[in-house]
Amino acid sequence: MASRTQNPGIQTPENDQENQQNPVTTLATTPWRRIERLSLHLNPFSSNHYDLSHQQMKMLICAARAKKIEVKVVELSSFMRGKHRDIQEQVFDYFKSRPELQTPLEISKDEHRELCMRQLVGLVREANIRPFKYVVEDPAKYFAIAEAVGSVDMSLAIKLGVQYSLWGGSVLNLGTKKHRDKYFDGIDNMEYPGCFAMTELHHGSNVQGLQTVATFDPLTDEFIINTPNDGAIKWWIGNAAVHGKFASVFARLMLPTHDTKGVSDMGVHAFIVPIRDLRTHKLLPGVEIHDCGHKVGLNGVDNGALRFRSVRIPRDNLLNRFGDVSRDGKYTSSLPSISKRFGATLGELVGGRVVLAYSSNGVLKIAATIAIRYSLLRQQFGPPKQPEITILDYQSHQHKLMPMLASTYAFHFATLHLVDKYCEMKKTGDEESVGDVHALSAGLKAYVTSYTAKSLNICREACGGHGYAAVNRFGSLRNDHDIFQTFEGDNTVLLQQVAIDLLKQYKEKFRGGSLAVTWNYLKESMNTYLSQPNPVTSRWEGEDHLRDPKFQLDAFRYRTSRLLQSVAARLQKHSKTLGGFGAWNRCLNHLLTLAESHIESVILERFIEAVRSCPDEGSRSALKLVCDLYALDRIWNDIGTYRNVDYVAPNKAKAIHKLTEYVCFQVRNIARELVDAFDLPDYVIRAPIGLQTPGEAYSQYTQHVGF
Ligand SMILES: Cc1cc2nc3c(=O)[nH]c(=O)nc-3n(C[C@H](O)[C@H](O)[C@H](O)COP(=O)(O)OP(=O)(O)OC[C@H]3O[C@@H](n4cnc5c(N)ncnc54)[C@H](O)[C@@H]3O)c2cc1C
Repeated sequence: MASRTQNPGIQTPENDQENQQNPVTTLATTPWRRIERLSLHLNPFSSNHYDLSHQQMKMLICAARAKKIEVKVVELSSFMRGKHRDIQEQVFDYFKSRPELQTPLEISKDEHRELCMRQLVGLVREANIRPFKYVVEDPAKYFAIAEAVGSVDMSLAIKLGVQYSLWGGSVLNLGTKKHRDKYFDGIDNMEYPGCFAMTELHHGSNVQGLQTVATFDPLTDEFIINTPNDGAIKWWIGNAAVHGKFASVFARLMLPTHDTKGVSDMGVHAFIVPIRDLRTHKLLPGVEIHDCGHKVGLNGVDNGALRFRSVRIPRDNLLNRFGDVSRDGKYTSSLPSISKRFGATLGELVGGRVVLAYSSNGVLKIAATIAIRYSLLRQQFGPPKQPEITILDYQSHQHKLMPMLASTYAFHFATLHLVDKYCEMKKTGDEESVGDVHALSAGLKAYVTSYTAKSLNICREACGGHGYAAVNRFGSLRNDHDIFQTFEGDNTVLLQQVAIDLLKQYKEKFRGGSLAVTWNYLKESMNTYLSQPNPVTSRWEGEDHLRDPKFQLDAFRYRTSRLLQSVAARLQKHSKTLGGFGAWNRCLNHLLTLAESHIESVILERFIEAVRSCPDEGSRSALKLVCDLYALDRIWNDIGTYRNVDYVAPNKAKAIHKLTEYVCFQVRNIARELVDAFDLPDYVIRAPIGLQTPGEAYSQYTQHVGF
């Protein structure tokens, strides 16, 4: 309790004279003896815990002193800036200039929905930021807008995604010229707010199980849309409850036949169905819509449930890029089978995953910034008769937040890479890159959104009681982001797609086929990594070796290769008795670990490449340190796997642990600069405890409650 009264409140290590004595922050100027003494208290790299020789210990700490990285925030942040930071600034500036469009902390569901609509219409019509144009011309710019509006209100980002990625994207990508000509302008300028109606009450992930039907009526040249039973009610459909005028409805296309069955099922297709009158906004005949109600988060989005009763639409409303019906009821398609058409249809929707992976990391940047800035400001306890220390100087706190900061950096480069690959794929349409982007977007969406969801809880907890105040944002970030793990493909289901892809590559390898670009390493790894671990290198424990990108990447790839090889063998064994489906289920956890391991490798590879290409020396050193933390932390988390196969000998495992904690400690020393380099202005961060000017944090917070 005493510490509470001693706490100077708004003082920070930077501006508090007393705290200039803080042992950790003054490492560079403190005499060696003192460092040694204090390091036992605070430094994870304490010789009490680890049996490094005194000389080694001294060298490392001296190195840390000598290498105290001077991070120039401007240089680092200009390297980090995506190509389209300018448009993000336009978004930020627009909302800064329109404070009445800021979402208040307390707002009813209905008001939130209306505000969200006003935000979107304002952005498009007043700020003249036209997301749909960029969906077509420069998807990377569209993704940048989506990330930026997410920091204003995540409901707005999702409403924007429903309008432009889902409803607009289905018209563009599944339709043909006639659809683009007719709907483009209305979608672009928000005169045609629309929905993407795929999910049904009984089927979400299993899209092939959808039951809504669209039966062709040759007499009137129309399709008749029907919900055959309650299980087929379209559920969770964004923009449906209040604002939508149209929906792209996924339904089984039924063609009349002359046999006893009467109809032939051509598989799932998408159809444009008007749902509300363009002028009066009244529901159209045969369309019944109910509100899905209050949600855990994202209450600015009006999700609804739709039932169709013999709703007639012109034949032209079939989005006919992959399959068409002629006036006389004949079906034509350039693709030979229902499953190929289904694959092509869903393949066109990967943009939604790209945007979620990218925006999820945007959320993580905001949360990590708030938590780290606050942890640098907050002081609790300290050595006897000495000033209190900042909570980020506790080893446990570093352990919670520094690997997370490293992951945020790692995801930044990986998701930018995904955006580039997506844009390239859109340009070339090349088959290899389509497969590549499909697996990469599934894997990164699943991995990044799951990681962010867990981290949001950690950030809240790391800020103690003040993290629980709604004004400090963790509650809304956590609630709004949580569903990122589920929509646009449930994460567990998506990781299985990555595993399927890897197994396909593995099979091809043994048939001598070629491997896709991103997964190229498996080609080598099959030969290099699956031989017995080298008993000499498995004992190497020097810092240079452990920080060598080659060692780190090899370790990641080795793990993936082993998981791949072993799960392939297990699948083969079990399928003899359990069949394909049963064998898959028997090995499911193994398969998910494989997919995650693979994605971690891809992320590391991108991070190493980013370090290599960073032109500014100080920024490069900082990034290298952060990259080392990402790599070593992941290796340490899975050390059991490496030990089990003697890839890492006991002495090396110990050295990895020590170095991980030490690097964590070093990253702590540049944590402020690292979060500042995300370049998120205070009016974007908004949480009083996470503001850039630490002196203002407590005062803004006290003002907020009325002092
Ligand atoms: C807020 C919100 C907005 C949405 N917006 C839209 C929209 O605009 N349009 C639209 O069409 N849909 C929308 N959806 C629906 C969303 O896309 C689905 O919820 C999602 O695809 C998951 O499907 P599901 O809910 O049926 O989950 P399920 O598939 O039933 O999954 C339930 C659980 O089972 C597990 N599971 C399922 N299959 C497997 C498997 N093969 N192996 C292992 N585990 C499995 C999952 O991991 C999950 O934990 C929205 C949903 C929400 C909540």
